[in-house]
Amino acid sequence: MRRMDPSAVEGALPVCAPEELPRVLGSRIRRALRQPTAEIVQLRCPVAPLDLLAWLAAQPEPVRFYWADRENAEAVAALGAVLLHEATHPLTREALAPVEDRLRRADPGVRFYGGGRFDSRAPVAPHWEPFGAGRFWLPRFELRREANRYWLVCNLVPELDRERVETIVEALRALRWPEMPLTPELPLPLDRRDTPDQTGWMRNVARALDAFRRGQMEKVVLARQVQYAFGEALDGLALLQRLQEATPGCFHFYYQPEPGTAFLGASPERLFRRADGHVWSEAVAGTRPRGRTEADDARLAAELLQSEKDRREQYYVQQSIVEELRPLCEALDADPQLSEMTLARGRHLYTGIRGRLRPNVPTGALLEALHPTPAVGGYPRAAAMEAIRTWEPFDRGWYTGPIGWLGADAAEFAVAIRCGLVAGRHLYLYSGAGIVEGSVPTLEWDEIEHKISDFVNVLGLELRRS
Ligand SMILES: C=C(O[C@@H]1C=C(C(=O)O)C=C[C@H]1O)C(=O)O
Ligand SMILES: [Mg+2]
Repeated sequence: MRRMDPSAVEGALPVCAPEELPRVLGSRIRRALRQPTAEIVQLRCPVAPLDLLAWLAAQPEPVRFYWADRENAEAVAALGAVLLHEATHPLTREALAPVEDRLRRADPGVRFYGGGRFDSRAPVAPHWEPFGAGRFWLPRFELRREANRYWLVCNLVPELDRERVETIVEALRALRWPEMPLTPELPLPLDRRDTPDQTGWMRNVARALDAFRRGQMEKVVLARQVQYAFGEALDGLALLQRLQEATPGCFHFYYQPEPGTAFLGASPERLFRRADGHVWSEAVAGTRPRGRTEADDARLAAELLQSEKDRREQYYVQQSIVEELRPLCEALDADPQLSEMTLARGRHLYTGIRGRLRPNVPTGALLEALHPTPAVGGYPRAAAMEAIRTWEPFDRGWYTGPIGWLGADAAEFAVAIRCGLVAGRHLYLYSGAGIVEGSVPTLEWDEIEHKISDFVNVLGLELRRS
C-alpha cells in the first residue's frame, strides 16, 4: 500500500473516505442542481492522497485525460466530457470564444482541458481521426493534486444536468479508489518502421538547405515518425507512468479519446502560462545530450552555448515569440542572457520571456499568436508550414500542437513534443529537429534519435533494434 498519511499534509483537512463520497458529494450535487448559482458549478471534496495514474487506470470511463505541470506542483486526472467544444481551426481567438464566454460565467476553478493539431489544414491520418482538429472539454470528474492536497472535483452544467441527477450520482458511486500504484509491464516491440527513412530524410534536409540558399526560408523544423508494432495492445497509462519516472522536469500529458487510443508525452517546453494578468513563455531550441561524467557534461554545455548553429535555431524562436506577444502586452521582456535547460538526458538553449498583458486579452489570442513557434514550425511561419505540409510524408496529428488547460483568468499550455500515439498494437513516436543553414543531415537524424530515446529506454526497445 502506498497511501500517504493524510495527517502528514500541511494543515491537514478532514478528508472524505471513498465510501462516504456518494452520500456526501451526492447530496451536494442534488442541492446544487436545485438552485444553480453559476453556468458551470464546481463542487470539490478533499480526499486522501493517492496515485493519480492508478486512479485513472481503474475507472470504467473511457474518456481520460492527465496533466502534470513541469514543476510537478499540480496534477489532474480527469474523466468524461460534460461539455465538448470542437473546432475545425481550433487555435484562434474566435474558435475559443464560446469556451471563454462560458468560463467567465462559471464557478472559480473551472477549467477546460484540451489541445489541437499542429496543422488543421493538413490531411488527417486514420490513427489521428479520434482526436479531431482541436477540442476543449469540461470533464465530469477530476482528481486534482494541488500542492500536497487532493480533491475530487465534480463539474455540473445545470442546463443539461438537472434532468440527470441520478445518473451523475450513479457515476460517482461507480468511481474506483485503488490502493496500489500501477506496476507497469510493457511488451517488447516486434517491428520498427521509420517515416521518412534515412534516404527520405536526407532529401528533406537537402530541400530545406536549398530553400535557405534561395532566400525562401530561414528555419524549418522537420520531423520524423517512428512506428513500432507489438504483439498485443499497448497500455498507454503504463507507458506514461514509466516515462514520467524517467523524465523529471517535464510536462506530462495523456489524452485518451476512446478505448485503445491515447496521445501521451513528456514535454520540456512551455508554450505559455498566464496568471494574474501576466504571461510567461520561452524559447527552447538547440540540442545536446547530457554527459556521462561531470567533465563531459560541462564540455557539452559549453559546446551548446557556443554553437553558432544552435544559437541560430534558438534565436528565431525567441525573436518570433517576442514579436507575437508584443501587441498583446503592456510590458514585455526576455532574459538578457541565453541559458540552458537541462533535462535528465538532454539539454537545450533557453530564454525566458514574460509580459504584463493588456486588459481583456483572451487566452485564444495567446494561442493564436504563439502557435506554431519556430521551435516546431519555422521562420517565416507560412513558408515553413507549407514546406512541412509538402515534404513530411506523415501526419503530425497533435504532435507539436498545444496541449493544456484554460480557466477564466489562468491557463497553461505545453508544446506537445517528446510524445507518442498509442493506437491498439501500434505506437507512433514523433520528433523533429530545427534545420537552419549549417545543419548536417546525418547529425539531425541522430538528434531526433536522441529525442525519442526516453521512450526507447523505458520500453527496452533498443534491445530489439536490428
Ligand atoms: C521539435 C522538437 O523539439 C524542438 C527542436 C529542438 C532542436 O532542434 O534542437 C529543440 C527543442 C525543441 O524546440 C521535438 O522534440 O520534436
Ligand atoms: Mg536542433
